[in-house]
Amino acid sequence: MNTDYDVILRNGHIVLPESVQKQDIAIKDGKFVCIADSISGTAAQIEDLQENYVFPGAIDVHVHLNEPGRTDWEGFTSGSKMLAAGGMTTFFDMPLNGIPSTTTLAAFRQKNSIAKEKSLIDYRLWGGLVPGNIDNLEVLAEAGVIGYKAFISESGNEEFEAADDMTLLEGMKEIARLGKILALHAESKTITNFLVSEKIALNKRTADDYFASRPIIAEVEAVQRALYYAELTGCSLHFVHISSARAVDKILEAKQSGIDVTVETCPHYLLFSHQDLLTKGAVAKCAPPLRAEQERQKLIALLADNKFDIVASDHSPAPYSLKDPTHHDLFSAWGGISGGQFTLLSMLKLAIENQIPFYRIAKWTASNPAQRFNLKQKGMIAAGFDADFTIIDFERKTIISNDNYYARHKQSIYMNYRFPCHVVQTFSKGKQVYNSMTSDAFLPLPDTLNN
Ligand SMILES: NC(=O)N[C@H]1NC(=O)NC1=O
Ligand SMILES: [Zn+2]
Ligand SMILES: [Zn+2]
Repeated sequence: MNTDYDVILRNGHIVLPESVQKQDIAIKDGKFVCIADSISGTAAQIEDLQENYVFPGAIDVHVHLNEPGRTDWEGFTSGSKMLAAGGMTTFFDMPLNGIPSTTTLAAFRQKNSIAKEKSLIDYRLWGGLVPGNIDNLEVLAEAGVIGYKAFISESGNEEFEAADDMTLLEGMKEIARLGKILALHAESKTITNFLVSEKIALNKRTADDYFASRPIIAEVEAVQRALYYAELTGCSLHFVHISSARAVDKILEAKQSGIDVTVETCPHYLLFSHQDLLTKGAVAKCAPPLRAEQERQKLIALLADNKFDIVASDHSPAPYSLKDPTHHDLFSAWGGISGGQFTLLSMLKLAIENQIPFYRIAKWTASNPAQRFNLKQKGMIAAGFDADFTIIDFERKTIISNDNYYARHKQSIYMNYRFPCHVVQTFSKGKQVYNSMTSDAFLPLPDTLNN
């Protein structure tokens, strides 16, 4: 059939870069081609959105899908479905938790071929910066890594070694030369190892002990040191999962002085606190740890004040045995929050509770990630951009259960959590990849999706 467009969406509230407008959207060949008050013309599919909201597909810059090597923990099939069900249309996979780590060209190629075959949505891969692999950074850039990730503390994963100061300095110099971005897990290895070994020596392994072993000061020290190194080397930085107001202050100060730096936080630092580790156990263990309630309130205030650049999930799942809630040794449990499906829903809950405009949520989840990492066709509902979007119904709530959480392992801090809205459909490059109304919610994609 010869039509003007592939899809026309009518009667939706469209989340545009600076406002929300009641407009129609037309899509052709996987791109938005027209956003206007009223679009006439023919289309193969015309949908009445019935006052639902259309958000740009979220770009999750921070997920661990663990394939190859630990596919039983997650994997590209289950992980990308879970993300699509939450309104994500692109994700960046971290270089660790799979085996091998993405620190060599061979590992990049291996993971990329698996992801290309299996992912339901678009993706990019992070490379790793670890001691001894600086000579690999250039070929990884040529192969297409989105940037590099390094740990300043131990990673919790023996296949991915923390970067010592010399590795950081040499790596930053090289990454600056390559014009790329270094993402940092910023906690001081010296401070955390010192405090952890004190606890372990006394066999103190409770939730409070774990919390005390990774204080805010460990984050602030690592952030400050990395900012000095960035000043010295000219390297662009992205701080992942920042969990304290003091660390944000340091980053904002550096930004004002001209350092090229961005700051990410995760929904779990905004929705949960140390109290959840005390009551729910290992499902609430992450690093940095969930903070005290008053710190959570400070982070929400910073968010409302538009101080974060990006919100990402840090989805880091593990099998049940490593997150067993009856197991009281919080040091040996896996550190990582399973919740990659809930970044956009979490932000919408926070938006409603704190009077944050929806277009700003779209900045933190879509347009800022796209701009920071140079995805030129993505992150906005605008003519010429990839038709990546998700439809949200604010008349319908979502209660998280085994049936509507699509991660491979269901145990999660979000189990039974209530969100004030519902993801109805997700489209990636103009094709529906998720529809909560159909029994088989995920739809097959053309082979071209990740080309
Ligand atoms: N290895 C890994 O996934 N680590 C992540 N988990 C977490 O809680 N913080 C992290 O950096
Ligand atoms: Zn981390
Ligand atoms: Zn992570």
